Amino acid sequence: MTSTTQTQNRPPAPVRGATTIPAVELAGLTKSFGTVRAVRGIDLTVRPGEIVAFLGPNGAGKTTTIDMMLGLSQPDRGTARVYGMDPQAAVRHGLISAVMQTGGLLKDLTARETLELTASLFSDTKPISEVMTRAGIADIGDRRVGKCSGGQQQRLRFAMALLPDPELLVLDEPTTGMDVTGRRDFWQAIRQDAEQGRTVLFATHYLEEADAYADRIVLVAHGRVVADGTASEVKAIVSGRTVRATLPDADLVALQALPGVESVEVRGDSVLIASRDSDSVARHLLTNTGARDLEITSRGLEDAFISLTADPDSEGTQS
Ligand SMILES: Nc1ncnc2c1ncn2[C@@H]1O[C@H](COP(=O)(O)OP(=O)(O)OP(=O)(O)O)[C@@H](O)[C@H]1O
Repeated sequence: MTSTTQTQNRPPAPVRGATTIPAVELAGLTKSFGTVRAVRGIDLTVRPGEIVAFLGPNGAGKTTTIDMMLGLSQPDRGTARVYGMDPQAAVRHGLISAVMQTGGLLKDLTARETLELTASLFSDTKPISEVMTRAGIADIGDRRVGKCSGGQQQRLRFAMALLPDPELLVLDEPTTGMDVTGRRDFWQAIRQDAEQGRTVLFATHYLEEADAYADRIVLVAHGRVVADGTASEVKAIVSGRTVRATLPDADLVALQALPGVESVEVRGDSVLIASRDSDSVARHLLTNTGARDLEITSRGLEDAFISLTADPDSEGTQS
């Protein structure tokens, strides 16, 4: 994608991490496709040097937002700025580059030939050997793209995106379909590269990826930002704990009526009670019921994700 865009008249590069201009500034961004309101007013500021996960379930509006951030589509309302510029200008200046899930590779070329061809479209790029090393593909330069694994192809796309040495790297669900090792190696390469101060924004629906690799999580659902903060801050929005106990024939109505109880779920012989007052729940279970094997756990990112991305008014993405 940006790898096919010619870089001309590049302005003096901002000193990485030292500029005060936001890397990304989205204000009131809105986009519909017919009756589908894909993005419903997203405000987001990303500071230089941040690693931000754009986390949300399928259909949340991540790709639609990223497309507008890259200047690939225009918002119906609102604005998208990248380093203070119109996104298309930022792409032309080589300030932003993207790694998309699919496309952009020719199977019969080798990895190095792919990079040489891409570099020939730019007026000024980083050396090919350097981007290959950074992307962790220095040893597969002579391998044909068609013979590379999915993970290696994504690292090749990453190397292509690094050619213009962008300030901001945007990745749209870059590890979909990769196995565990492929995902780990891919993120290791991204993290190592980001240590130089590059700003990274990646879309994902993998909670563990957001938790492990981002400094900040922007949780989106139904075209809106529903939470924004560090992984612990997002988890803390959903306060309370889950109490689990073995309790066949649990009286669900009585449990639901206990103070602070948010939800009660039965799984086989067990009951799971999400509560802001786990002590009261535990006391009730031990004194008034035959519950045994009690476990009390803090609620994690998954609970936050489920609770914050639930459709609040069943309006879905349709207007
Ligand atoms: N070109 C299009 N035409 C019609 N509807 C679209 C189009 N692009 C996206 N949508 C719809 O807009 C909504 C948001 O889609 P989007 O691809 O932005 O979500 P996403 O968060 O990236 O999802 P995923 O994780 O599945 O990729 C969805 O309901 C989707 O079906």
